Amino acid sequence: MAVIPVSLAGRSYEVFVQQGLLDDIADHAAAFLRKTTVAVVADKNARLHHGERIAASLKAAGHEIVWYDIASGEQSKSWTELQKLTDWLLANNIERGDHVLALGGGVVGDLTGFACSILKRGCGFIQLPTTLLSQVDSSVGGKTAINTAAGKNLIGAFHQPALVLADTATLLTLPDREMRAGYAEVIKYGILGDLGFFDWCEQHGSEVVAGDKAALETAVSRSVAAKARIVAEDERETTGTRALLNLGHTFGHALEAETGYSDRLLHGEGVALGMILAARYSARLDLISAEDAERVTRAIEKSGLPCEISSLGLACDGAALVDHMRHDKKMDAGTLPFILLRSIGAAFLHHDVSLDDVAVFLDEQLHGN
Ligand SMILES: NC(=O)c1ccc[n+]([C@@H]2O[C@H](COP(=O)([O-])OP(=O)(O)OC[C@H]3O[C@@H](n4cnc5c(N)ncnc54)[C@H](O)[C@@H]3O)[C@@H](O)[C@H]2O)c1
Ligand SMILES: O=C(O)C(=O)C[C@@H](O)[C@H](O)[C@H](O)COP(=O)(O)O
Ligand SMILES: [Zn+2]
Repeated sequence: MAVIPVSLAGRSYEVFVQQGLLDDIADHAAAFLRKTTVAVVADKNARLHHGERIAASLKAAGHEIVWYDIASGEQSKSWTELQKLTDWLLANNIERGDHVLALGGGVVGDLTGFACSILKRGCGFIQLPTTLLSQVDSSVGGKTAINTAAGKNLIGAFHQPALVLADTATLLTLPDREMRAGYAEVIKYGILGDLGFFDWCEQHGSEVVAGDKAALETAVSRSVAAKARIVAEDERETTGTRALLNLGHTFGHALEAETGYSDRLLHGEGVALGMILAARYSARLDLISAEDAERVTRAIEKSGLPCEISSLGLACDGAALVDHMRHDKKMDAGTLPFILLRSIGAAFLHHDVSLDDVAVFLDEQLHGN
């Protein structure tokens, strides 16, 4: 089993990565489950496939479970769902010292984490990520949020989990499209900061997406280790280091907003397209070669992710996408820093990008030039 520490002084915790972890959840989480009753907030599909394993382990250890089901999809990261969930947690007498279990992907993790950050000004929670994306990214680092009409993750808090149990066996039931979407956040770590890992992804990405056990465990462990290093250095995204994890997201979140946070474009698909746009825009500014931008595109395309925004059939122009970007949390006194590439494996924050030029670039991309 890989055990990866996230070192944050009084808020430090560990991420366990192994196939079958949920079968022994009562043992792994014992230190945090101080009451007989355990509250589990669960994505409906994750519960359907993996709820029984959790129930069996907790019941054998003398616990009773109260379940709260969350509907699948991005729409659940909303004020309405947040209010319903916090009301339910209050009705179940969750106290500050309790730990709520969040079973599911990034949607359940982000919503539950945010609810726990404000419940009685903060109670504990444990992440039980069941998608590739949530195992490699969203369950680690303490970003929690809901979406609003103005944009993605605009209301939220930093609230670290007490423990993360990434059972890679849960990924065996994940639909192929969701595996591919999660893979976008895996290859992201290579593109932004680790050429060796990018090379590994070029070689083994197809195995990861196909669910190969060894490839998956390597991909999850190396991704979590990369994220843990960055989060330990810049927990609240104040120095610029953590902002690098946003590679592809300025473009990606704008595409998600334009497609209405719907099934038309999953978060990971938006990130994949966004990373390709960031690489191509870096080449447009002569920061990297056109060949390197093409190499990033081919590596992403190889895993079956979308690569061209012209194929999304968007009715908008580049200026409309830039308008979504004006709500980005990285906006600072009217300017928006962009995460661009100096080379594959070396991302940086560019503070002098013209949004008008980005709009022209996006118009070209939307028309397939
Ligand atoms: N907090 C962070 O640092 C962070 C990082 C990356 C992404 N995110 C957020 O995460 C969200 C996306 O997360 P996601 O990609 O996990 O999507 P998701 O939570 O919507 O889950 C994807 C789909 O998989 C299903 N599912 C979950 N586990 C399953 C399983 N084991 N078997 C079968 N089906 C299963 C769900 O029902 C859903 O339909 C976005 O809202 C994004 O903004 C947050
Ligand atoms: O953990 C981070 O920091 C990230 O940026 C990870 C991203 O993959 C994730 O999608 C995050 O929620 C985006 O952050 P946001 O601050 O742009 O909402
Ligand atoms: Zn993301």
